[in-house]
Amino acid sequence: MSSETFRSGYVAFIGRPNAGKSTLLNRLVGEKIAAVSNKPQTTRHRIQGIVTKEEGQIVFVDTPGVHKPGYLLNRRMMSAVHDAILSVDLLVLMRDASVSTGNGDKFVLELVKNSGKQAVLVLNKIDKVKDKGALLPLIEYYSKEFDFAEIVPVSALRGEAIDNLLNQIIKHLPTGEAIFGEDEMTDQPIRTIVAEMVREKILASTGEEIPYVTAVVTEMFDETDPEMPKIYCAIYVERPSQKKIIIGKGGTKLRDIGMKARHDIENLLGKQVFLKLFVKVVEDWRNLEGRLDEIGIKE
Ligand SMILES: Nc1nc2c(ncn2[C@@H]2O[C@H](COP(=O)(O)OP(=O)(O)OP(=O)(O)O)[C@@H](O)[C@H]2O)c(=O)[nH]1
Repeated sequence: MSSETFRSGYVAFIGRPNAGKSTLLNRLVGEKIAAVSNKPQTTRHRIQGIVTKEEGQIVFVDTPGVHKPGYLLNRRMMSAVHDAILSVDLLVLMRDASVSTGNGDKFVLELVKNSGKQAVLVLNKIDKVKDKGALLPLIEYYSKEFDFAEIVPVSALRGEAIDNLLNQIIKHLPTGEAIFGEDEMTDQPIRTIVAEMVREKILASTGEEIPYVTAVVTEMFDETDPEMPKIYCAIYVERPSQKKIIIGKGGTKLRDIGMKARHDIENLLGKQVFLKLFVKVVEDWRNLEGRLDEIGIKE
């Protein structure tokens, strides 16, 4: 494809928690870089995934779930959503098509309407919708509310219609040269990606009470031995009782989390790593500015 027709730009996902943004990003980029879990509010970093095709390059900015501000942490997450919206060329509104429209969906729709940006509507989880005819009223509703550039039903989980979605997105980006090199998939520091992977394993193996009180920081990434980097991650919790939950009986849970995270990290880096996890109790870390800065959650 000639350079005059190559398109490139920034694209942000917005949607309610649990819509499947991280799952779709992982699908599109083809590597596990965003934390995925079945518990809402797992995405705390604006992780970028980069897809380069013959027709163009898309730089994805993943945003945290849109929700009502509460803790300082949540307020920062909301401002991250607004920043992401202002800095992109195209929005992708992700909607879980298997559930009925609620106030949260209307709130997200308002964000799109007020953004002044063009947007693609993605109706996700169509594998859960037995009667595909049931999608029609949803499509009608959204079309009436906003002039979406495209409406694309997908199943992020099964990887259905993903390539079509990439093409539909590229079509609406400005013409221009690639923003990143072809081999790059993310501009997030490797430390952040590693921490996200550890966090994902914690969420997958602990109960409801843990996700919101946990943060992971990569404290050291030692490449003295380039064949086998040594990685030290701190897991923040708020109370000793939460530390006990994460460590598990005889340390079994933490070992399991470490083994699974190490597996993913080794896959990503293509080499063996030494991974050490520590659990630290820091009371009320979610409201401490210094801790939020250290963890990388920016204003
Ligand atoms: N059945 C089905 N489940 C899906 C699909 N896409 C995502 N899920 C599930 O929905 C849950 C939430 O997915 P995530 O990708 O973590 O959602 P998110 O929108 O990034 O959530 P936040 O990080 O909270 O904003 C997970 O359990 C996924 O496996 C899909 O196409 N079909």
